This record gives sequence, C-alpha cells and structure tokens, in this order.
Amino acid sequence: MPAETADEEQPRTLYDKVFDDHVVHKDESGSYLIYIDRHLVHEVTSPQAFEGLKSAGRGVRRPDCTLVTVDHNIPTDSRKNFKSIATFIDQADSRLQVETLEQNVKDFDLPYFGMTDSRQGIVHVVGPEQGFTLPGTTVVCGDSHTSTHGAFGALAFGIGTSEVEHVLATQTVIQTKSKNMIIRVDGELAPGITSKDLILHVIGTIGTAGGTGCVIEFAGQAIRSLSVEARMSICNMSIEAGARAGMIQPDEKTFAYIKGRPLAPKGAEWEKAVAYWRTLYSDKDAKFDREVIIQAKDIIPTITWGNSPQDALPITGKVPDPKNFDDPIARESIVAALEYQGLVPNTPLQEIPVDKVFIGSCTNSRIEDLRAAAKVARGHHIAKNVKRVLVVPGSGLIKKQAEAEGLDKIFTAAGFEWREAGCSMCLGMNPDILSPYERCASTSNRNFRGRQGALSRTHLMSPAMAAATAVIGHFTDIRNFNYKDGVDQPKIKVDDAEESRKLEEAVYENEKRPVSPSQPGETEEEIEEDELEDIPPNEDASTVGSGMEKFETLTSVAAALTKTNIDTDAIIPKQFLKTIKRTGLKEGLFYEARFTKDSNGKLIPTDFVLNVEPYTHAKILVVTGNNFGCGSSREHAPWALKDFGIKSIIAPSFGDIFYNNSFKNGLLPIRLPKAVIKEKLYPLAIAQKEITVDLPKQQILGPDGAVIIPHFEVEEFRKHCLLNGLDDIGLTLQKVQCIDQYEKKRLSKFSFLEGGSRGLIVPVKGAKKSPFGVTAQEW
Ligand SMILES: CC(C)[C@H](C(=O)O)[C@@H](O)C(=O)O
Ligand code: SF4
Repeated sequence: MPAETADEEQPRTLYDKVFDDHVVHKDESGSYLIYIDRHLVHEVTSPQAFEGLKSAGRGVRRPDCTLVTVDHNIPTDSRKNFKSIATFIDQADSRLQVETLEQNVKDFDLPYFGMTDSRQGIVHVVGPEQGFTLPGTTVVCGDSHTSTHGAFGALAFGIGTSEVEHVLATQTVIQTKSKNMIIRVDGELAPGITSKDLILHVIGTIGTAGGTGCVIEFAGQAIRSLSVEARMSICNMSIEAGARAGMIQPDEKTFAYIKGRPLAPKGAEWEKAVAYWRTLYSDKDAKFDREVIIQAKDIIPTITWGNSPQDALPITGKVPDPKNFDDPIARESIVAALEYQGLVPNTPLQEIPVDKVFIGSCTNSRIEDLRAAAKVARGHHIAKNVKRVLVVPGSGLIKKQAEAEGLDKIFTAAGFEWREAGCSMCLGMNPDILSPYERCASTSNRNFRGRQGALSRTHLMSPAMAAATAVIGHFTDIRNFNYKDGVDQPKIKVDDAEESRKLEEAVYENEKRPVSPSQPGETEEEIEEDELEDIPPNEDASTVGSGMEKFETLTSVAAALTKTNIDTDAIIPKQFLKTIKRTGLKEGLFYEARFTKDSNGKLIPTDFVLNVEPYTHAKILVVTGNNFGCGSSREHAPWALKDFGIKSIIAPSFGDIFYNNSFKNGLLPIRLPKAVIKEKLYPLAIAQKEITVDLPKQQILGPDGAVIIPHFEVEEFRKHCLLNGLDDIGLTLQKVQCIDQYEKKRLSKFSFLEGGSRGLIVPVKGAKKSPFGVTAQEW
C-alpha cells in the first residue's frame, strides 16, 4: 500500500479506508487509478463499450468480476409464452439493444442473467441479492444508481460508457478523491416513516447539489435501526443529492443479510471477510468536509410536487406559491414546474388525484417494499379514478418470493397489476409509460420532465404511500390509513409453492460448486507490499483506442442557458438512449425544449437558443445555474452535445458523472463562480460576441483578445489528455504491471473476493470453454 494513501496514523473515514485499499497507482498530479472489484453491466450503457473493445482488439480482463443483466428495455408482460427476444420485444431499437448485449456476452463469455433466468432483474437489485455486492468493495456500473450498493459499506458509483470500456479492459477506473460528507440522522423514525421519506426529506433539505463533489456517509441512530434493504433505498438516492456515492457502515445486519447468498464468501473465507469488514467504519476523529445533522422525529411522510427530487414536501403541506419567493430565479422555476405538473398554488397535497401508480424501480422493488405495499392493498380495491397500478418486482427471485408469500394475490385482488421484473415505468424505455398529462404516484427516484413518458407528471413517494394513493385515489397520509389486517390472506396453491421451491433449488444449485481463485495465485509470502508507483510503465502498450480529437483553443459565440439543475434526461431524453452507436444524437439534444409537434405530428423547432442564429453554430455553452448535467450517467449527453458541435460548457457546477464523461469525449467543462459567469460571460453570450477558451493557458479571452477570466481550474491529468487527444485505456494499459501487482496483493489480502461471479455460471453441455475454465451458461 503506498504510504501517502494509507497513513494508518491518521483517523480516516469509511470512504477513505475503502478508497485507500483500492489504489493501484497514484500519479504526481493527484489522479488515482483504483481497482474495481465488482462491475455490473446492462444493455443501455454497454454496446459502445464492447464495440470499442472489439475495434481495439481488447478483451475483458476479469469476467469473474463482471455480472451482466438486462433491465431497462424489456417489457414487464408475463413471460409464460416467452420464446425469444426477437418475438418478445416489439420495439425494434429496444430489441436491438438487448440482442446486442446478448451477442457481446457471448463474444466475451460473461456471466449473464437473461430473460429466461429467474435471477434476472434490475441491475442494482440483482448484485446485492446474489451476494456479488460486498462490504469494502468497489462497485461500478454504467448507471447512476450504482450508489445503491453503498448500503453495504461498498464504494459504489455510476460511470459513463467510456469508463465501462475502461473497466472491462483494465478492471480499474481513473479517479480523483472526493470530499467527505456525513449526514447524521439522530433519534428514531416515528412509526410508519420509511427510509424513502427519510431520503426525500434529506434531499429536500440539502438540495440536489447538496452532495456535489462528496461521498456521503449516512450515519446515526435512525440509519443503524434501518434494515439493509431500507438502507439501499437511501444510498440509491444519494446520486439525487448530487453525491458521487453514498455509504453506510456495515454492521451485524449487513453480515447477516449477505451470509449464505450464492456469491458470499464461505467457510474460512467468510470469517476472514467479516474480520476485515469489521474494520470498515469512520474513525472517531475522522475529518468530514461537510456535516449535516437531521432529527429523525422531524420526518413525516414526504412526497415530491415538482420536477426535481429536491421538490419534496411533507404530505401535510401545500403546493408552493411562487408569490412567496423573493428570488426571481426560484420563482420562475416554480412557475414552470407548476405549469408542467398541472398544479395550482396552495392546493393541499392530499387533495391531488392521480391517474396511475407505479410500485417498483431500483429504489423500491425489493421484498420489504412489496410487503409494505401489500399490507396497504390488502382487503382494499383501487379507486375509481385510478386507471392502472403496476407492481413490478426488482428481480425474478423477488417475484418468486412474493408469490410464495401470496403478495401477488393480494395485489391482483386489489386490482393492481402483477408484472415481471425490470425498470418498467421508472424510465419508460419500455412499453410501460404514462400518457401525456397523466399523473403518477411513483416509488422511483426521479421526477424529471418526461421521465415516465412525454409530458408525464411524476410524484415520488414510499411504497406504502403509493399503494395508499392507489386505494384512495389521491395522495394521502399513510399515518391515517385504514389497514384491513383482519382480512384473510389468499391461500397459495400447493403446486405454485412446489414450483417455486424447485425453481429456487435450481437457481441456487451452483452455490454447491467450489469457488476457487480465478487467477494463478502466489502464496502470501511471495507477495510483497511494493511501492506500486515504482513499477516502470509498459511503454509498448498502445494509447490508440477510440481516438479523441485534441483540444487546444476554441473560439465561438456562446449560447446562454439560465436554468439550474439541467439534468441529463433534459439534455438527451430516454428515447435516444436506445442507440448502440456514439453518434447521430444531434437532433436529440435538448429535444423536448428544441422541438414541439404540430397537429399532424410534424416536428417544429422552438425558439430555444440553439435553434436561433448565430447560436446554431455555437461551440460553447454558458450556463448560469448550478448542477448542469445532474442525474443519469448517460454518456449520450456529452455525445449529443459533441454531435451538435458544443465543445466546452461553462457553469458554476456540474453533475459529477457528466463532468467526467465530458472529458472522455474531448469536451471541456469549466467551473466558474456563478457571479463571474453572470457578470463577465453571460453579457457577451447574449450580445452574440465570440469568446476564446484557451486550455494551455487556462484562460478565457473576450472578443478583442483581452483576458476576461485569467484562470480556470482543470486537473493536470485531464488537461494533458485533452491537449494530446489521449485515450485513457491506452494510458492505463501502460501501467498494466501495477494492476498485476495489485491483483497479487488482492489475491492474498482479499482472497474472499476471488471467484466473483464465476459461481453463477451454470455448465451447459457443449458450450465453449471460458478463459477461466468454466463453461458458458445457456441462453
Ligand atoms: C440508462 C442509465 C444510464 C440511467 C442512469 O444512469 O441512471 C437510468 O438508469 C436512469 O435511471 O436514468
Ligand atoms: S433508476 Fe430506474 S431506470 Fe435507472 S436503473 Fe433504477 S429502475 Fe432502472
């Protein structure tokens, strides 16, 4: 372990400890190469990554650390008559994305849960369920809600597609160290208050940019008292608070949750793992850069009213009135949200009726969530005004479990629809969408415009609140709900139970197979604690991969945007994510704002700034609001900007993943204080004057060549890559000896992590041999 990253003397936070234990290399500029223990992959953010590997002739370094499933595009209709992807998925672009994933999984021989496998499900549900997610690991996925896995004390974060490719090829990511933030929730939650209420309350308090640049540790009595599943809902939404990741100290509940799962360490390795996991806590005097203290007793059932997760209010509240806000920007954004959401100021939240209800998503689709919703639904029926209630389990195994408990019967008796596992209406990339202007009570995590379908209106809440809304017809305070506990639960048919028992057995069968280290190991004695920095780089490794254009200076008019929290759903909406290419996204850029449709459905450009001369040729965006590019990890956002011709974005702050993704595509995001942007750059932008971004000098010049911004910050390593058009993967592969060295150390110190997803592969007669000596599973 390099001395400067693991000073045992200094009190460290949970995040510091996990980070330090994964440093493969640190360069002089402060950029780290960190090892990734667990890589989850889904169909939306991987096609371009696999394509990149293929065109550069690269392989997947650790298939055993990789787990693939399909979730976003798939219909959640019954699979009873499922024959093939080709016949089951109607939407051509969705089908292509799923088929492409399956081809890639075959080509690279990766562990995969496809649609005929009952272990298939939402990627963030499947990882913990299988015991793939473990405390103290680094977990990544091309998906922003990877933060979910932090509930186990893992360092888990979303990455873009370029980084997916980087991890597949090198099993590492390049990282800068985040700041440490702690959110302590003191005292106990009142009865009936859930972790969803807690996290909505937190985001309502600190805002969607409250955690920017930080890894948040959630601590305190209220967090300790929560179940592991409830903790997952909290960490899941830490991305909605702008944080890189959320973490919770692992404890006895965590260990009990993991024990016995298919991929959990076994026997002596279990003991060794638990001994290590018990060291994963923030030291008493560890320093946090930010601290927020919340009183659990202040939290009551909470729902959102607007188009940002920070628009959270207690259920007893009223729709906000713009008149009560002095700040003109806040006022304007409330007016816009009210209009979009079709809400009248001062309406009590409990008087707002809904059209549909969605119970599911990686936030709230686990068995405890379904139990909570079923407890409410039991003995009731959906209200007359409610057109549809979808209950979508997070995985096939949760579905089986719920059915074994008879929850499906409770739901269907109440008029709710019982569906197959998938992302479903959370994002509407599949047939489960809302019609325009429909209002939905949703247990998901994002209420962005158009998220659940064009012009859809989303309100976030807990599963119990959503189920109660379905029954009552309008939002309601769950604390006053009339539970019908006395009603007999529908009996489970014996043959159903037998069927599900057989299925469980088949699924867990591979647990009995020995899990051995996947790489030729050395004994503990043979492994030295080398100074990893000292290993000479492998000069032969090619730096030519996808090949980036060089960035030096850029002169252009700048298009101005004045909104805050411009999320990546707004930059490129969900319907454009179904491509398997990196290009062709120009039209999709700011689609909802740039286009409207006439009565014949023809696209009409609006007066959005990028549709207006001379900004149709703008290469620079000047944004006056905070948190540009927040939300989803979709690299389609920088791809679309690049396709349009935008090469630099200047804003007061950025969503973390977007910021990272931009550099990977040769775009330069520049952070400047809001006041400076407003005073110096915004006037030039609206006056249609050209400005020059000079990266070598880190300056911005005005139209006459005079320096207007004498200095902007950019990390040395990123600057170097942009100036030279360097491909990260090639650079990392030059350090392959450091990665080899780290893996040797890992094999000894963290031997309980070896084997990874290998234990999941079911041998199939005649299937091809994988490089790790196991056979590929059936399709
Ligand atoms: C498709 C994926 C990139 C995206 C994410 O990163 O979050 C999606 O899961 C979402 O919830 O918006
Ligand atoms: S947030 Fe929604 S779309 Fe994204 S991974 Fe979770 S369930 Fe899927």
